[in-house]
Amino acid sequence: MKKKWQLWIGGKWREPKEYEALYNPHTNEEIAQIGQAEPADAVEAVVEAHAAFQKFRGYPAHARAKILAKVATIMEERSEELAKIIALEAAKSIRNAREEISRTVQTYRFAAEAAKSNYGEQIPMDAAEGGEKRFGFTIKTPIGVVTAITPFNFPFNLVAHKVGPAIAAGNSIVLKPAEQTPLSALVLAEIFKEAGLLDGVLNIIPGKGDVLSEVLTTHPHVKKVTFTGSVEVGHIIQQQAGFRKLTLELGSNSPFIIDEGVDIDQVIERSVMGSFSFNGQVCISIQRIYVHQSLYQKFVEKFVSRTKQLVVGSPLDEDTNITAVISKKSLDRIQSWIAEAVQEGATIECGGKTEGNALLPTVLTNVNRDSKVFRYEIFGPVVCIFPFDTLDDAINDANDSRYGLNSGIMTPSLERAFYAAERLETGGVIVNDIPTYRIDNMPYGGWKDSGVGREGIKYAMEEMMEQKFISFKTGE
Ligand SMILES: NC(=O)c1ccc[n+]([C@@H]2O[C@H](COP(=O)([O-])OP(=O)(O)OC[C@H]3O[C@@H](n4cnc5c(N)ncnc54)[C@H](O)[C@@H]3O)[C@@H](O)[C@H]2O)c1
Ligand SMILES: O=C[C@H](O)CS(=O)(=O)O
Repeated sequence: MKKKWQLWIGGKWREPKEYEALYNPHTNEEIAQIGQAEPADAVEAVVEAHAAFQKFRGYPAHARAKILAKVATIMEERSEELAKIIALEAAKSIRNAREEISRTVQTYRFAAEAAKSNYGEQIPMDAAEGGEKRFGFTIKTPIGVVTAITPFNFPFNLVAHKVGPAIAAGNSIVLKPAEQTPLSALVLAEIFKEAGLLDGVLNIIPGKGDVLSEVLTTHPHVKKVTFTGSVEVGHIIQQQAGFRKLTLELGSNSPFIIDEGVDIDQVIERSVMGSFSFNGQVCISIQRIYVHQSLYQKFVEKFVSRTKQLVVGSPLDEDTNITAVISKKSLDRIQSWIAEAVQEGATIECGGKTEGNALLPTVLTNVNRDSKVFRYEIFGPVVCIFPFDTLDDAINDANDSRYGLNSGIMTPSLERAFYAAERLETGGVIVNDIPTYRIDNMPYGGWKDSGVGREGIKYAMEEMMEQKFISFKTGE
């Protein structure tokens, strides 16, 4: 029998009614038995979080910062073990998994710093007639119970982007991790306990999203819902959460523009990496590359040639680039979208075939703009390349999307870089690098269907606090 993981509620392990087996996506072997929370468990977790918040809200900022800094240190010390958890349950290549842990350590360190930088503002009251002899200022107070629902693809770092700012702000939190990656969340129970976190401030309840989301989005104690995942589920959560504060970090199909005059040899490696890192299962993975007509043929040739060198293999092998996609269901969907695109006119330049549970990195050209691989988020190792004539054409094409998370443009012209940066309809524009670029203290979030709100620790923290204006009358 594999190790059984219970639910972490109120600082204790609780026996669930049921367990489900967790499988390694690469080997199909069972890794562990995961306790499945039911709505009643979610209610208990919210109630415990609410009780803990009454005490935790009084903790000084330096104490919260110390806990978060300790978490970062423990994770750094255990980094190899934690990276292996991601490799096992998400089939992320071990090198990418190590990068994720290293970023997660930084994310908690940013949260520790942010805990000590919660500033309000002084309001110039006498700027208004009737404001004389008054002193006004704002304070920001923790909001209370935050619920977090997270995806499988960055199971440590995207959890850190919710748990870190929630604790930095003085809130308590109930975390429902993705079904595919519960271990990366459950291991946090012992890490936060060792770091000295008050029992009940962090509760971890693996289980099915559709079973738990009603409690997590509508319980009266829940003051803030933060979700990262697909647009489809984001819409459901938005409907349920009503007037509650809400952050939605959703999907995308990131465009990357390669302008005339760019030295192609300088961009191939980054373009391939941005398209196929973690099999394209990255929300800011490059899905559409627009290459200036003058460079198009050469670019496709070199891009395909480099893509064919990517190593498909076990996540635990040091040389592996491409691994199993997260599930058979996902693999089948990606393949069906490719087949449909081909029927609608696309050419497969390479890939399109499977190897075990992996899909060979796939490059498509001549893609019809109505095909799903263009219109929707593929979330797999597939990229479409298009030629363009004018920069306006490329920008218009890039904007022809329901999504708007990150975009990227490579150009030797400063003027054209600014021109594009102002016009691209995305939450982030990455100039002279791929849209897949993210560091953990930058404001991060989407336009259009890619979401609502921003993460990036201090930005997420703002959305996990209430602002209060206070006015003092200081004389007659
Ligand atoms: N913008 C970002 O920062 C960002 C980051 C990572 C991933 N993503 C997006 O996440 C998606 C991939 O992750 P995924 O497959 O885990 O996404 P998903 O939407 O399938 O699942 C995300 C979470 O939602 C839960 N869930 C599923 N159905 C639910 C329901 N009906 N109600 C409430 N919760 C429910 C799941 O259990 C999981 O915890 C992609 O679309 C990707 O772009 C976005
Ligand atoms: O999958 C989307 C993530 O936000 C990508 S990153 O790890 O934050 O770069």
